[in-house]
Amino acid sequence: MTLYESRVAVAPEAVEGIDEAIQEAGLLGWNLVGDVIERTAALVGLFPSEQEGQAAWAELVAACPSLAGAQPQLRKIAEEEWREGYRAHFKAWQFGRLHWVPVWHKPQASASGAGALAGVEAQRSADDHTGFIAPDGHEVLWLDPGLAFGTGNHETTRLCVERAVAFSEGRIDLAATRVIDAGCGSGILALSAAKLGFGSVVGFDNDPEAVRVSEENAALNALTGAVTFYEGDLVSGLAGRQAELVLANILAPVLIEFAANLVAAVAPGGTLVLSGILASEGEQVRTAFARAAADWHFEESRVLGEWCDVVCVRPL
Ligand SMILES: C[S@@+](CC[C@H](N)C(=O)[O-])C[C@H]1O[C@@H](n2cnc3c(N)ncnc32)[C@H](O)[C@@H]1O
Repeated sequence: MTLYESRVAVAPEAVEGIDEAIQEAGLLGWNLVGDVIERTAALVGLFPSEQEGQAAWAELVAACPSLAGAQPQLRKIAEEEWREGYRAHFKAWQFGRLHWVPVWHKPQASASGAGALAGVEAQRSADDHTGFIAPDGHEVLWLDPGLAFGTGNHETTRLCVERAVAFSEGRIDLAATRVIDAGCGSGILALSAAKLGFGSVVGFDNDPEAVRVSEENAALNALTGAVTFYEGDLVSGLAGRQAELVLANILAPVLIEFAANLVAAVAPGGTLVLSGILASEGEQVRTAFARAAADWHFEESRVLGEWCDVVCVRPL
Protein backbone atom coordinates (compact mmCIF):
# COMPACT_ATOMS: atom_id res chain seq x y z
CA MET A 1 0.00 0.00 0.00
CA THR A 2 1.28 3.47 -0.85
CA LEU A 3 0.59 6.59 1.16
CA TYR A 4 1.26 10.25 0.49
CA GLU A 5 2.80 12.32 3.24
CA SER A 6 2.26 16.05 3.35
CA ARG A 7 4.66 17.74 5.76
CA VAL A 8 5.33 21.32 6.70
CA ALA A 9 7.36 22.80 9.56
CA VAL A 10 5.40 25.06 11.90
CA ALA A 11 6.49 27.29 14.77
CA PRO A 12 6.08 25.43 18.10
CA GLU A 13 4.13 28.38 19.52
CA ALA A 14 1.63 28.12 16.63
CA VAL A 15 0.83 24.47 17.37
CA GLU A 16 -1.99 25.05 19.83
CA GLY A 17 -3.85 27.41 17.46
CA ILE A 18 -3.43 25.06 14.50
CA ASP A 19 -4.59 22.10 16.59
CA GLU A 20 -7.68 24.04 17.66
CA ALA A 21 -8.46 24.97 14.04
CA ILE A 22 -8.11 21.32 12.97
CA GLN A 23 -10.40 20.15 15.78
CA GLU A 24 -12.97 22.89 15.16
CA ALA A 25 -13.14 22.15 11.43
CA GLY A 26 -13.21 18.39 12.11
CA LEU A 27 -10.34 17.77 9.65
CA LEU A 28 -9.00 14.24 9.52
CA GLY A 29 -5.60 12.87 8.55
CA TRP A 30 -3.39 15.53 10.17
CA ASN A 31 -1.05 15.14 13.11
CA LEU A 32 0.99 17.77 14.87
CA VAL A 33 4.32 16.35 15.90
CA GLY A 34 6.83 18.08 18.10
CA ASP A 35 10.33 17.52 19.31
CA VAL A 36 10.57 19.11 22.73
CA ILE A 37 14.33 18.75 22.83
CA GLU A 38 14.99 20.33 19.42
CA ARG A 39 12.03 22.71 19.89
CA THR A 40 10.67 22.01 16.47
CA ALA A 41 7.18 21.15 15.32
CA ALA A 42 5.65 19.93 12.09
CA LEU A 43 2.25 19.27 10.67
CA VAL A 44 2.12 15.88 9.02
CA GLY A 45 -0.74 14.41 7.03
CA LEU A 46 -1.05 10.98 5.50
CA PHE A 47 -3.38 10.42 2.60
CA PRO A 48 -4.15 7.55 0.25
CA SER A 49 -3.58 9.65 -2.91
CA GLU A 50 -1.80 12.79 -4.04
CA GLN A 51 -5.13 14.42 -4.95
CA GLU A 52 -6.54 13.77 -1.48
CA GLY A 53 -3.38 15.23 0.07
CA GLN A 54 -3.74 18.41 -1.98
CA ALA A 55 -7.46 18.71 -1.23
CA ALA A 56 -6.80 18.18 2.49
CA TRP A 57 -4.18 20.95 2.45
CA ALA A 58 -6.64 23.35 0.80
CA GLU A 59 -9.23 22.52 3.49
CA LEU A 60 -6.64 23.03 6.19
CA VAL A 61 -5.60 26.45 4.86
CA ALA A 62 -9.27 27.47 4.72
CA ALA A 63 -9.65 26.46 8.40
CA CYS A 64 -6.34 27.97 9.45
CA PRO A 65 -5.47 30.99 7.22
CA SER A 66 -2.13 31.55 9.00
CA LEU A 67 -0.86 28.52 7.03
CA ALA A 68 -1.62 30.17 3.68
CA GLY A 69 1.99 31.02 2.82
CA ALA A 70 3.39 27.65 3.90
CA GLN A 71 4.69 25.20 1.30
CA PRO A 72 3.97 21.61 2.33
CA GLN A 73 6.13 18.89 0.83
CA LEU A 74 4.04 16.10 -0.59
CA ARG A 75 5.86 12.84 -1.16
CA LYS A 76 5.01 9.26 -1.89
CA ILE A 77 6.06 6.83 0.81
CA ALA A 78 5.81 3.12 1.18
CA GLU A 79 3.61 2.18 4.14
CA GLU A 80 6.49 0.36 5.78
CA GLU A 81 8.64 3.49 5.72
CA TRP A 82 5.84 5.57 7.21
CA ARG A 83 5.13 3.03 9.90
CA GLU A 84 8.74 2.93 11.00
CA GLY A 85 9.06 6.73 10.92
CA TYR A 86 5.90 7.12 12.96
CA ARG A 87 7.06 4.59 15.50
CA ALA A 88 10.43 6.27 15.76
CA HIS A 89 8.77 9.55 16.65
CA PHE A 90 6.31 8.38 19.31
CA LYS A 91 8.39 6.73 21.97
CA ALA A 92 7.07 5.18 25.12
CA TRP A 93 8.10 6.96 28.28
CA GLN A 94 7.96 6.14 31.96
CA PHE A 95 8.01 7.82 35.32
CA GLY A 96 7.89 5.73 38.48
CA ARG A 97 5.48 2.85 37.96
CA LEU A 98 3.47 4.47 35.19
CA HIS A 99 4.25 4.03 31.49
CA TRP A 100 2.81 6.06 28.64
CA VAL A 101 2.93 3.88 25.56
CA PRO A 102 1.81 4.41 21.94
CA VAL A 103 -1.26 2.33 21.24
CA TRP A 104 0.43 0.25 18.53
CA HIS A 105 2.60 -1.33 21.22
CA LYS A 106 -0.52 -2.77 22.82
CA PRO A 107 -0.15 -6.55 22.83
CA GLN A 108 -2.55 -8.16 20.42
CA ALA A 109 -4.10 -10.51 22.93
CA SER A 110 -4.99 -7.78 25.41
CA ALA A 111 -6.09 -5.24 22.80
CA SER A 112 -9.78 -4.54 23.08
CA GLY A 113 -10.16 -5.74 19.50
CA ALA A 114 -9.47 -4.06 16.19
CA GLY A 115 -12.71 -2.16 16.76
CA ALA A 116 -10.83 0.06 19.19
CA LEU A 117 -8.47 1.03 16.39
CA ALA A 118 -9.17 2.10 12.87
CA GLY A 119 -7.65 1.54 9.45
CA VAL A 120 -3.88 1.56 9.41
CA GLU A 121 -3.84 1.61 13.24
CA ALA A 122 -5.61 -1.73 13.30
CA GLN A 123 -3.20 -3.10 10.70
CA ARG A 124 -0.22 -1.91 12.69
CA SER A 125 -1.61 -3.47 15.83
CA ALA A 126 -2.26 -6.71 14.02
CA ASP A 127 1.31 -6.69 12.70
CA ASP A 128 2.71 -6.20 16.19
CA HIS A 129 3.23 -9.62 17.64
CA THR A 130 5.17 -8.64 20.72
CA GLY A 131 3.61 -5.59 22.33
CA PHE A 132 4.59 -3.72 25.45
CA ILE A 133 4.31 -5.56 28.75
CA ALA A 134 4.77 -3.51 31.90
CA PRO A 135 6.75 -4.95 34.80
CA ASP A 136 4.71 -6.36 37.69
CA GLY A 137 3.09 -3.63 39.74
CA HIS A 138 3.46 -1.08 36.93
CA GLU A 139 0.62 0.47 34.94
CA VAL A 140 0.35 1.43 31.28
CA LEU A 141 -1.62 4.26 29.74
CA TRP A 142 -2.06 3.61 26.01
CA LEU A 143 -1.96 6.78 23.97
CA ASP A 144 -3.45 7.60 20.62
CA PRO A 145 -0.64 8.75 18.33
CA GLY A 146 -3.04 11.08 16.54
CA LEU A 147 -2.89 13.28 19.63
CA ALA A 148 0.81 14.06 19.60
CA PHE A 149 0.53 17.00 21.96
CA GLY A 150 -1.51 15.02 24.43
CA THR A 151 0.95 12.18 24.70
CA GLY A 152 3.18 13.71 27.34
CA ASN A 153 5.68 14.93 24.77
CA HIS A 154 5.14 18.40 26.12
CA GLU A 155 7.13 19.54 29.15
CA THR A 156 4.09 21.07 30.85
CA THR A 157 2.26 17.73 30.81
CA ARG A 158 5.33 15.90 32.08
CA LEU A 159 5.82 18.33 34.95
CA CYS A 160 2.24 17.70 36.06
CA VAL A 161 2.14 13.98 35.53
CA GLU A 162 5.45 13.46 37.35
CA ARG A 163 4.06 15.36 40.34
CA ALA A 164 0.98 13.11 40.31
CA VAL A 165 3.16 9.98 40.27
CA ALA A 166 5.29 11.32 43.15
CA PHE A 167 2.13 12.27 45.09
CA SER A 168 0.78 8.72 44.69
CA GLU A 169 3.93 7.03 45.93
CA GLY A 170 3.71 5.72 49.45
CA ARG A 171 0.08 6.79 49.89
CA ILE A 172 -2.00 4.11 51.52
CA ASP A 173 -5.33 5.91 51.02
CA LEU A 174 -5.19 6.18 47.21
CA ALA A 175 -8.66 4.71 46.71
CA ALA A 176 -10.10 7.43 48.94
CA THR A 177 -8.03 10.22 47.37
CA ARG A 178 -9.81 12.60 45.03
CA VAL A 179 -8.20 14.16 41.95
CA ILE A 180 -9.38 17.04 39.76
CA ASP A 181 -7.76 17.60 36.34
CA ALA A 182 -8.65 21.19 35.40
CA GLY A 183 -8.26 21.70 31.63
CA CYS A 184 -8.01 18.00 30.84
CA GLY A 185 -7.11 18.29 27.10
CA SER A 186 -6.57 14.70 25.94
CA GLY A 187 -7.37 13.44 29.46
CA ILE A 188 -3.78 12.29 30.00
CA LEU A 189 -3.49 13.59 33.57
CA ALA A 190 -6.87 12.31 34.78
CA LEU A 191 -6.38 8.93 33.09
CA SER A 192 -2.88 8.66 34.53
CA ALA A 193 -4.33 9.37 37.98
CA ALA A 194 -6.88 6.59 37.53
CA LYS A 195 -4.12 4.21 36.42
CA LEU A 196 -2.15 5.16 39.53
CA GLY A 197 -5.09 3.99 41.64
CA PHE A 198 -6.69 7.26 42.74
CA GLY A 199 -10.27 6.36 43.56
CA SER A 200 -12.20 9.44 42.51
CA VAL A 201 -10.97 11.28 39.43
CA VAL A 202 -12.71 13.96 37.41
CA GLY A 203 -11.46 16.00 34.45
CA PHE A 204 -13.05 18.95 32.75
CA ASP A 205 -12.27 21.33 29.93
CA ASN A 206 -13.97 24.37 28.47
CA ASP A 207 -13.44 22.84 25.02
CA PRO A 208 -16.11 20.20 24.25
CA GLU A 209 -13.73 18.56 21.75
CA ALA A 210 -11.23 17.95 24.56
CA VAL A 211 -13.95 16.26 26.61
CA ARG A 212 -14.81 14.03 23.64
CA VAL A 213 -11.15 13.09 23.06
CA SER A 214 -10.67 12.40 26.79
CA GLU A 215 -13.60 10.00 26.72
CA GLU A 216 -12.14 8.29 23.65
CA ASN A 217 -8.82 7.86 25.45
CA ALA A 218 -10.65 6.53 28.51
CA ALA A 219 -12.25 3.87 26.29
CA LEU A 220 -8.85 3.02 24.78
CA ASN A 221 -7.64 2.26 28.30
CA ALA A 222 -10.77 0.50 29.57
CA LEU A 223 -11.27 3.42 31.94
CA THR A 224 -14.72 4.50 30.78
CA GLY A 225 -16.65 5.35 33.93
CA ALA A 226 -13.53 5.27 36.10
CA VAL A 227 -12.96 8.94 35.31
CA THR A 228 -15.76 11.47 34.89
CA PHE A 229 -15.10 14.00 32.13
CA TYR A 230 -17.33 17.02 31.69
CA GLU A 231 -17.41 20.40 30.01
CA GLY A 232 -16.69 23.36 32.25
CA ASP A 233 -14.50 26.38 32.81
CA LEU A 234 -12.48 27.15 35.92
CA VAL A 235 -15.58 28.59 37.60
CA SER A 236 -18.30 26.09 36.69
CA GLY A 237 -15.94 23.10 36.51
CA LEU A 238 -14.62 23.62 40.04
CA ALA A 239 -17.81 24.87 41.70
CA GLY A 240 -18.72 22.79 44.75
CA ARG A 241 -15.78 20.42 44.28
CA GLN A 242 -12.72 19.68 46.35
CA ALA A 243 -9.93 17.18 45.93
CA GLU A 244 -6.73 16.17 47.66
CA LEU A 245 -4.85 16.62 44.36
CA VAL A 246 -5.76 19.37 41.90
CA LEU A 247 -3.84 19.44 38.62
CA ALA A 248 -4.07 22.45 36.34
CA ASN A 249 -1.91 22.60 33.23
CA ILE A 250 -3.23 25.84 31.76
CA LEU A 251 -1.37 29.00 30.78
CA ALA A 252 -0.09 31.34 33.51
CA PRO A 253 -2.46 34.29 32.86
CA VAL A 254 -5.48 31.95 33.16
CA LEU A 255 -4.13 30.34 36.34
CA ILE A 256 -3.58 33.77 37.87
CA GLU A 257 -7.04 35.02 36.88
CA PHE A 258 -8.73 32.01 38.49
CA ALA A 259 -6.34 31.54 41.44
CA ALA A 260 -9.14 31.86 44.01
CA ASN A 261 -11.23 29.14 42.30
CA LEU A 262 -8.27 26.76 42.08
CA VAL A 263 -7.27 27.34 45.70
CA ALA A 264 -10.85 26.78 46.92
CA ALA A 265 -10.90 23.39 45.15
CA VAL A 266 -8.04 21.98 47.25
CA ALA A 267 -9.15 19.98 50.30
CA PRO A 268 -7.37 20.56 53.65
CA GLY A 269 -3.95 18.91 53.47
CA GLY A 270 -4.27 18.71 49.68
CA THR A 271 -1.85 19.72 46.92
CA LEU A 272 -2.30 22.07 43.98
CA VAL A 273 -0.06 21.46 40.97
CA LEU A 274 0.09 24.32 38.49
CA SER A 275 1.75 23.92 35.09
CA GLY A 276 1.70 25.57 31.68
CA ILE A 277 3.92 28.28 33.16
CA LEU A 278 6.96 29.65 31.36
CA ALA A 279 9.98 29.65 33.68
CA SER A 280 10.09 33.42 33.26
CA GLU A 281 6.50 33.62 34.61
CA GLY A 282 7.07 31.35 37.63
CA GLU A 283 7.63 34.16 40.15
CA GLN A 284 4.50 35.99 38.98
CA VAL A 285 2.38 32.86 39.45
CA ARG A 286 3.90 32.12 42.87
CA THR A 287 3.17 35.69 43.98
CA ALA A 288 -0.46 35.49 42.82
CA PHE A 289 -1.01 32.16 44.55
CA ALA A 290 0.81 33.25 47.72
CA ARG A 291 -1.85 35.98 47.94
CA ALA A 292 -4.75 33.59 47.26
CA ALA A 293 -3.32 30.86 49.53
CA ALA A 294 -1.62 32.89 52.24
CA ASP A 295 -0.64 30.20 54.78
CA TRP A 296 0.12 27.42 52.29
CA HIS A 297 3.49 25.74 51.88
CA PHE A 298 5.14 26.21 48.45
CA GLU A 299 7.33 23.39 47.22
CA GLU A 300 10.42 24.05 45.14
CA SER A 301 9.45 24.53 41.49
CA ARG A 302 10.83 22.17 38.88
CA VAL A 303 11.99 23.48 35.51
CA LEU A 304 11.83 21.47 32.30
CA GLY A 305 12.98 23.21 29.13
CA GLU A 306 11.51 26.68 29.21
CA TRP A 307 8.64 25.64 31.48
CA CYS A 308 8.23 25.37 35.25
CA ASP A 309 5.61 24.19 37.72
CA VAL A 310 4.30 25.81 40.88
CA VAL A 311 3.18 23.45 43.63
CA CYS A 312 1.53 24.45 46.90
CA VAL A 313 0.14 22.44 49.78
CA ARG A 314 -2.83 23.50 51.87
CA PRO A 315 -2.42 23.07 55.61
CA LEU A 316 -4.67 20.51 57.35
C1 LIG B 1 -2.02 22.82 27.91
S1 LIG B 1 -3.53 21.98 27.75
C2 LIG B 1 -3.32 20.73 28.99
C3 LIG B 1 -3.95 19.44 28.61
C4 LIG B 1 -3.63 18.28 29.57
N1 LIG B 1 -4.17 18.51 30.89
C5 LIG B 1 -2.15 18.03 29.64
O1 LIG B 1 -1.57 18.23 30.72
O2 LIG B 1 -1.53 17.66 28.61
C6 LIG B 1 -4.67 23.13 28.51
C7 LIG B 1 -6.13 22.72 28.43
O3 LIG B 1 -6.88 23.62 29.25
C8 LIG B 1 -8.07 24.00 28.60
N2 LIG B 1 -8.48 25.32 29.13
C9 LIG B 1 -7.93 26.53 28.84
N3 LIG B 1 -8.56 27.49 29.55
C10 LIG B 1 -9.52 26.87 30.28
C11 LIG B 1 -10.49 27.33 31.23
N4 LIG B 1 -10.62 28.61 31.54
N5 LIG B 1 -11.32 26.41 31.79
C12 LIG B 1 -11.21 25.09 31.48
N6 LIG B 1 -10.30 24.60 30.59
C13 LIG B 1 -9.46 25.49 30.02
C14 LIG B 1 -7.72 23.98 27.12
O4 LIG B 1 -8.87 23.77 26.33
C15 LIG B 1 -6.74 22.81 27.04
O5 LIG B 1 -7.38 21.61 26.73
